[in-house]
Amino acid sequence: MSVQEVEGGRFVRQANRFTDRITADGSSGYPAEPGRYRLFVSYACPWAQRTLIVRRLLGLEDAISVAVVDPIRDERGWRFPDRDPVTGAVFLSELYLARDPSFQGRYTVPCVWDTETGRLVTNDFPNITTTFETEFTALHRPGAPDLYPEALRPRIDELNDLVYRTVNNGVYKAGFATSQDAYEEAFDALFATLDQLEERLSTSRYLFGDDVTEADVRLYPTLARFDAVYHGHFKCNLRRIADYPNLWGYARDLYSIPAFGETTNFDHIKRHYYVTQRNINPSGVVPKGPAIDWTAPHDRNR
Ligand SMILES: N[C@@H](CCC(=O)N[C@@H](CS)C(=O)NCC(=O)O)C(=O)O
Repeated sequence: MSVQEVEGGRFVRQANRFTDRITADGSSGYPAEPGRYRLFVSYACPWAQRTLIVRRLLGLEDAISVAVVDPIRDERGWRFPDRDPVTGAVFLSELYLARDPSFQGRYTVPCVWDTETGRLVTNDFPNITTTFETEFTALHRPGAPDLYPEALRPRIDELNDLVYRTVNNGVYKAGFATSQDAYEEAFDALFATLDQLEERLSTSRYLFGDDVTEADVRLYPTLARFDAVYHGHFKCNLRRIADYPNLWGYARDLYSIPAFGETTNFDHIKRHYYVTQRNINPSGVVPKGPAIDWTAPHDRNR
């Protein structure tokens, strides 16, 4: 986290720098072809987990390869536990600087690399999942869900916007605030939205009825990290997710789906936030708890 990202005590996320698009018809210069693209992720990163969930739900594992970075990051940015066998990179920065030697921003995950041209295509995280959903349809597994149904898109986009501002990014705004006002503003907005979602999930299994959509994919990674990290480390401690009957049941319901559960790595999540973010946790000590049972039965399929 660089200092420039806190303005007047408020956390401001950097704009995504590379925004080329992969398209089904190849009109963008990046056709959606099997085996061509490599997705770079951290299991710790909520924005990256979205892309892993969607890749798995849609059965794109063979079409799009994945490289996972080490959860601990220093001032050189993300690095691979071993040299990435496809690109030969040791640090993620090498991919960014290959694309633009003058790049001065943060080297972020998730990002997508084109093995054909040897170029970084995009680090524009909101568009990576929707690209998998809408441009890779020819490569989806038979019977893959429609995570972004055309008729629901305006409503999904509207909810995603609120969830992004107040929940997904809201926890960061609370955690990285360096003024009391900025922290409390983010805190209040976060819990107001969680209360609203708790109510919504009292009558609906998922955010848009009985089928998982892009809205659930975006909310889940924040819920998965909440009690283990955001509640303490980011001071989002009015309530835990485990204190909300519907949100907690919903989170466990999603966790029981392999695309969600098997992409949730609590070890990487905890070590990344507590060890890497020394501005908030100078000792780097990682808490042992909390004891929460993600596999406890839920009654969401009632
Ligand atoms: N691309 C977005 C979101 C992705 C993002 O923030 N990823 C984090 C991990 S959760 C990251 O890679 N940070 C690298 C760094 O701060 O050096 C951004 O630039 O803010």
